[in-house]
Amino acid sequence: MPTALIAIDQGTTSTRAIAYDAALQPLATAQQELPQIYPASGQVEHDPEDIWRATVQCVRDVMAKASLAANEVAGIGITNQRETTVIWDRASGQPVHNAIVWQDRRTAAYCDTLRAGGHEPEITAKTGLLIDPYFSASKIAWLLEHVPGARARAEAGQLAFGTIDSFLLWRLTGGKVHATDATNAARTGLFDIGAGAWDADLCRLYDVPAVLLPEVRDCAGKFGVTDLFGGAIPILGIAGDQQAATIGQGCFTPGMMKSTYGTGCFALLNTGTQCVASRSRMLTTIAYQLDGRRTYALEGAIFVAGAAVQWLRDGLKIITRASDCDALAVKADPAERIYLVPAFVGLGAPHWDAQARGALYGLTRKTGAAELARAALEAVGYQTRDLLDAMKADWPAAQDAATVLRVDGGMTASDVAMQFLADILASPVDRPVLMETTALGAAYLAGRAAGLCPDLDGFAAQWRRERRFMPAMAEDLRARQYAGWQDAVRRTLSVP
Ligand SMILES: Nc1ncnc2c1ncn2[C@@H]1O[C@H](COP(=O)(O)OP(=O)(O)O)[C@@H](O)[C@H]1O
Ligand SMILES: O=P(O)(O)OC[C@H](O)CO
Repeated sequence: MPTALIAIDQGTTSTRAIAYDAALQPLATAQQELPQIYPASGQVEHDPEDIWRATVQCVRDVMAKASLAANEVAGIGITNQRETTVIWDRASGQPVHNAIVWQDRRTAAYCDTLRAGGHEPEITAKTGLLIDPYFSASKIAWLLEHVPGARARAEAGQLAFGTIDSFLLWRLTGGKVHATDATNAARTGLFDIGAGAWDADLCRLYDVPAVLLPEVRDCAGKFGVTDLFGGAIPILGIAGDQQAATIGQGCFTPGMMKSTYGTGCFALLNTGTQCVASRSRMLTTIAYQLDGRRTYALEGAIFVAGAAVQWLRDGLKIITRASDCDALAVKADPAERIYLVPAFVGLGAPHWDAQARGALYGLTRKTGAAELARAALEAVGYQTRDLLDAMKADWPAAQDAATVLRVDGGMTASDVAMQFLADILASPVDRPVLMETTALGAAYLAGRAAGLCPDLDGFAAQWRRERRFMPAMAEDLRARQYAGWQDAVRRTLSVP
């Protein structure tokens, strides 16, 4: 009986495959960088063929490294950058255009028009999202409008839309399966997350023919079979990357929360079977759908987390490696109170201010590189506090829940950032042993469908902490520092 599992993690900047044994211990990893295409200011594309080639290569590499034959692999789980939009020809499998990446802002004016038309309340009520270029719907509308002949071909049923999971599934199954999972569907802006179905009114609003859309399934189950790796391997799991990380972190109980600190930061709070509507401009989303039952989450997205450290390294050149940031930050003068509001590409939740730009406050003649480094690390703590406060306002149950925050992502290597996070949240912060939580979540979904892995409780019990950061800041200092941050953000907003 096959016992290995393979997770494909197709992210914004790289594609990874990780092989696991049946106990979900990693066996081998393969990774390829993904070229970024910037056709114009505010536009970000990926070549779907780059994504496809890297995916196939990573799976081949990881099988070779772990000495796995196809008949030893019980299943593949796919997890992916969300919202990124591909449209392809059903007959040839060829994309009609590059993928439009989640960060792409080309549909901002179109979104403004929709908002001015008063459509946001209906969209939010059904999808849990806002009107923003971030989500797939306006990107699909743009492709149908701008690719010659695309609308007619779409209406004739010749084209297929998918987020990256769906495109990979189509290719892996040789064009046999056009499907996605509920977590990815929930990020398109066309999916009614309460009803668990594509919404005909929203499709009309964005002028998207229903025939373009994939079938939506549970996150774990038989999606299809690929025979590209030396034998038949079933594809048994799919989830968007932030939802897969929520699963990988074992956040299955309402009130549990994870936050991933990579380039940006995405925090998801499990709200159980309650689809909590946000009054503070957080997103409501599907955390996972298993056995036909949906579990919901509140989500906060911050666009710049580790990217602020990259700016210190590549822009200001005050550090040579991201890992130098801590050593510099601890030299900062505690009396110097510097705030960096890293609105380099606007501000995400809960402000959603696309026009805001970054700012530094509190500079004196004594401000130096160390204070800047500390401010960059502290900025993620302050922004996470903004998200948590908004979520608590949206869902009072969050206040009573065990408010330990589980963290992952490259930036959690910074002990200084994690300690400050615990201090400013006044909550413990837990860093797990297995940091590749996104891939782990996808592998678990596949392993669950294969009958190899335990149920959610059993899997959650396997989660292991590497380190807990306990809050150690005096309450009055915390209050003063956070008030200073809120003041800095107020001054940074494009419309204060
Ligand atoms: N020791 C560190 N201290 C602070 N930031 C770090 C450290 N190591 C990595 N980072 C930051 O983490 C980010 C990379 O994390 P990763 O999870 O790989 O991101 P992504 O998946 O978005 O590419 C980078 O922005 C980098 O600046
Ligand atoms: O690929 P990542 O890790 O940058 O995640 C991207 C998110 O899914 C976008 O919503």
